[in-house]
Amino acid sequence: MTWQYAGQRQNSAVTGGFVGSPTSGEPAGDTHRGAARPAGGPGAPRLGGSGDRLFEAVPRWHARAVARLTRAPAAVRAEMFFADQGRVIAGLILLSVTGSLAVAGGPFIVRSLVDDALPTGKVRDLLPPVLMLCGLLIFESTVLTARMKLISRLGGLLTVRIRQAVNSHLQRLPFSFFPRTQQGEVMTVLSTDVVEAQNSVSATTQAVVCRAADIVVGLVVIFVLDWRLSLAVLLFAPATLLIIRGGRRRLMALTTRRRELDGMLMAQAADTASVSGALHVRLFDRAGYEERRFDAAAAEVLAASREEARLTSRVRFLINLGLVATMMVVVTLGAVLVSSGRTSLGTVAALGGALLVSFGPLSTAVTLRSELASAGASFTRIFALLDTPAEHPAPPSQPGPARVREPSPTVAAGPAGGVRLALDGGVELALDDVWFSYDLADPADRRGGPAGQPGRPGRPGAGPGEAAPEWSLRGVALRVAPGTTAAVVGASGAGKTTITYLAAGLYRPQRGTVRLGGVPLSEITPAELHRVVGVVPQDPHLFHDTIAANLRYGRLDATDDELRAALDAACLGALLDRLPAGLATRVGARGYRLSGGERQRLAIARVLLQSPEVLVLDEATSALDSVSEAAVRQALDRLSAGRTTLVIAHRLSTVRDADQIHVLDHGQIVERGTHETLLADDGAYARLYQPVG
Ligand SMILES: Nc1ncnc2c1ncn2[C@@H]1O[C@H](COP(=O)(O)OP(=O)(O)OP(=O)(O)O)[C@@H](O)[C@H]1O
Repeated sequence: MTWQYAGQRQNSAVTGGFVGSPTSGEPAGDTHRGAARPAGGPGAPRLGGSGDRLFEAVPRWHARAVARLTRAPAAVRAEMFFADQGRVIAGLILLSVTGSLAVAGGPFIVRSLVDDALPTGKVRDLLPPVLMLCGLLIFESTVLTARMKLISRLGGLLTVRIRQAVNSHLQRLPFSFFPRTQQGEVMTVLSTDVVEAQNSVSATTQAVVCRAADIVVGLVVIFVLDWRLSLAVLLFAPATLLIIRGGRRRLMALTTRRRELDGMLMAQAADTASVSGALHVRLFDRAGYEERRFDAAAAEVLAASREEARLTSRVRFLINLGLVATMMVVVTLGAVLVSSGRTSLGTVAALGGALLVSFGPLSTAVTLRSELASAGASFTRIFALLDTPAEHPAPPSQPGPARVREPSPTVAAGPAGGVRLALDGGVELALDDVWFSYDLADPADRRGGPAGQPGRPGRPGAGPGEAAPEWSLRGVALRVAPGTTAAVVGASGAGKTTITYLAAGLYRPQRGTVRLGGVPLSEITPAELHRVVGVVPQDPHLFHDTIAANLRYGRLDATDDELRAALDAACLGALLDRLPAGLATRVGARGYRLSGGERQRLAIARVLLQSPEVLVLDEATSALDSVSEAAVRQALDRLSAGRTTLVIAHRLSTVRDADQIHVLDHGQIVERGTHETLLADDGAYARLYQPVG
């Protein structure tokens, strides 16, 4: 039932991504055809048979119309969200045109009422036109109700589908996307942009169809009623269109600006409303500062929306003025024609009615245009996010010189074509001459410099005219033999956490290889990686859910007894007994209802449940008091027995027993050995150890 976007492979070459590299908005080749298709999505009816070909074509035409009206070429790709809604869209267009045609009957009924029924004064004569008018009104409101029903059905469906596609893509984006993206920006795409985009597809375009049908039908009716009077109308029509055109461009710019400011305001609010944001606002007593910052941004939004409202009302006023002038001319000319017997009073009255009904809503046309323009910007942002290259599952096999691997008895083909690691005999973790730069890990930057061009390994050092990248790891080579423990120590900023990111496959090195059991991580699927590698990060995250749900992140099918056993092993058994709801206790946003040590132990319990062959522990016990640290260490020791373990630690006391200790300095390993040999060498390790020893 999930809508997934499958266009990024084609698009990655065309567009740069979401943040700092807005997409060109151009449809990338056949992307919209290769993109998501309803997989039994909400409300997806079955299409089949030759008669349905028309309904299959309707969404395509509709998407093209939306792209043209919104002036966002990317909007044409929105077809993938409503490709199965041909009947609904055709119904909407039919209802729009039917509504306009029904209105056309009104002026003729009015003419017959004024010219034929009223002069007799007999109820018998009055009744038919009055009943017809009533019938027409009822029919019109029925058509309108049906239209609204279809619009809200289609709108609801589109909102869900676009959100599903965005969310599904977010889950597949590389981790590097998140540190450089403001959370609020993503939220704006999921909220405002999605609503605007769906509205343009479901409602606004229909409104434009309605207006166009109203005008065409209105002009025909006026011409049929009296061609001389219709000439007077046509005389004023171009002036009205000029006013609409004149106001449109300026209004579109204003609307886009106001929406941008609004998005920034929301992003700011999201930042301070996050748990850690709110905590720091209070810790630094910056409530007043945040209020002022918000007020200043809100004032900008207000100024922009006032200017927008001013221009809208000015344009509407001018359009209404044009309409009033047209009416005055029609009435005056009509009076002359009536007095000279060349037309009837009923014709003039009918003409006035036709003008009001068909051209009256013209004043909203200018607002429709600016709504469509901002929907265009929303489409561009949605597709920029969807075009941000996602992490592909490991390719089954890539022939070529880049893939150098000795035949290994420890691997087999995995279920999805990726490599499946054999676990018996243990798994070795190895970093071979690994160079890594965060600057080059950003796909937006990657396009600029050859060092990070996709498919080509980067090289340390910059070419002529390129800014030298900041290398966080420089030629790191380390090997953690199966079943042994290696520790990495070093000063703050040396690159220790970066090693854990690479070992967990969150980032790829620009040069060199990270291997598990001799297999490069690039050939291992995320599922296989999760099966084999467990990570306790520096700042473990807990989801706003129950303790049980947070634990089952480690293993979805774990039983309650297994959860309790894991909690016991991580010294959280006592906490569990204390909590009235036990495993069902909600831990609060980011786990803020637990102490730092409890959060840490819960994260350890989660990895205990995962029971991976390779463990990566980044300061895993740093937040624990000495009593629980000893207990957790015991649990971890039991867990790491026979498993490959990489420990990142500042507390040198925690790495004494490691089989091998690597000392990292400015991204380079400068020493390695056991605790004793390193101390005896009296080098960097001894200097690190001294202050705490
Ligand atoms: N997302 C990022 N973007 C750019 N640079 C980063 C990013 N994360 C870390 N760095 C930089 O990479 C270098 C290594 O950082 P890392 O977090 O690996 O150090 P560390 O040894 O774990 O430090 P600490 O012990 O203080 O946590 C630092 O210079 C840091 O500023």
